[in-house]
Amino acid sequence: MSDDDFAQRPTALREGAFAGKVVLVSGGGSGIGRAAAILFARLWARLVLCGRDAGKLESAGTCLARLGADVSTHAMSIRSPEAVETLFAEVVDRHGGLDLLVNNAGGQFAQASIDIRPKGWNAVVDTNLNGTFYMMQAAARHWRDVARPGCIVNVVAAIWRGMPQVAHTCAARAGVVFLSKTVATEWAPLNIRVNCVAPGTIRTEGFGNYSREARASFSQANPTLRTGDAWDIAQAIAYLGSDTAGFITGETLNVDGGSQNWGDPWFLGRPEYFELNYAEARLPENLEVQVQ
Ligand SMILES: CCCCCCCCC/C=C/C(=O)SCCNC(=O)CCNC(=O)[C@H](O)C(C)(C)COP(=O)(O)OP(=O)(O)OC[C@H]1O[C@@H](n2cnc3c(N)ncnc32)[C@H](O)[C@@H]1OP(=O)(O)O
Ligand SMILES: NC(=O)C1=CN([C@@H]2O[C@H](COP(=O)(O)OP(=O)(O)OC[C@H]3O[C@@H](n4cnc5c(N)ncnc54)[C@H](OP(=O)(O)O)[C@@H]3O)[C@@H](O)[C@H]2O)C=CC1
Repeated sequence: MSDDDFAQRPTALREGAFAGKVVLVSGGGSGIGRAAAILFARLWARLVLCGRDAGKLESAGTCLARLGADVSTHAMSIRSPEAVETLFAEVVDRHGGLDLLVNNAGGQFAQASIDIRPKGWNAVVDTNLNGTFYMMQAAARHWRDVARPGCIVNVVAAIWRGMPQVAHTCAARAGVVFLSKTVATEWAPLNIRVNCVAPGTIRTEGFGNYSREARASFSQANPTLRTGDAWDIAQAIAYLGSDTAGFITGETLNVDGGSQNWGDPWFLGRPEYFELNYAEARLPENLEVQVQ
């Protein structure tokens, strides 16, 4: 899918649904974050994008400006609490405040958990769990201090059956889901809603980090036998972030083609141990049945 596709794809959300609102999308320079930013621009939001790569952000910013959005871009890493603090100061300065935070930035590398080194484990947990928390806390403090309602949508993953070969990200995302449930209650008196969207396998630039074999397993990792696309996730983010979802908090919305129920994704390819061969399988004596 391209920017032009996302600029035209039908959406269930009402035009103007985010008029006058400021929406911050982390990782908004590519993939799901970029598609979400395009959708928010179409719904008349003002946009703030952050990510590490200034070039990606600039390209996304140009696209959003073409759609008529007021947009600012901020190159930073969510892993730095100081950089997060600076980002929020810049947002308040530039846009006067914030209404919705979309924590989409994240990623991982595929490796057997038995081989993951401390530095790699820490890099993934620092990005996906700690960085997400720094952003959530900074947003909540902002809303508390200015006595305005707020809303957070965290992009996690469909982790419900575990995620072999990316244990670090599975652990981090599980942390975010339960962090979200916790602060949804703690921050309710501040009029802040907190929800998650859990994507299954979604075709994005991020797929380029995985082998052909892994990508083939992603496309058959749910009962629909296909991958989703960034627009599927963008719409779920916008729904949970909109006033329409005002009675939803502490929830996780799976957008996964049913992968929580069935599917067999492998980030490094399927180990031989899991190759099933029903034709040659030997059944215990008492399970042998005569088929007429
Ligand atoms: C059931 C249904 C399911 C449904 C759910 C299924 C999900 C389906 C598919 C999911 C797809 C996506 O998420 S798509 C989105 C994916 N996008 C990405 O993942 C982007 C790439 N990832 C990142 O940039 C990540 O943020 C991250 C890996 C943490 C990079 O952080 P850093 O920049 O700090 O990393 P580096 O400095 O490069 O590396 C830090 C250390 O990490 C380790 N490390 C890094 N890359 C490594 C690698 N390829 N192999 C081994 N180790 C590595 C090393 O120890 C490094 O230290 P040294 O040894 O000293 O170098
Ligand atoms: N595609 C899929 O199948 C799935 C994706 N997800 C998750 O959805 C989110 C979006 O992924 P997707 O769009 O597919 O892939 P992308 O790789 O395109 O998006 C990840 C984004 O996160 C940003 N990012 C990564 N680390 C940092 C950091 N430390 N500070 C700030 N920004 C950072 C990247 O920007 P930059 O490089 O500029 O820093 C990039 O824009 C990720 O959290 C991903 O793990 C979850 C389940 C499935």
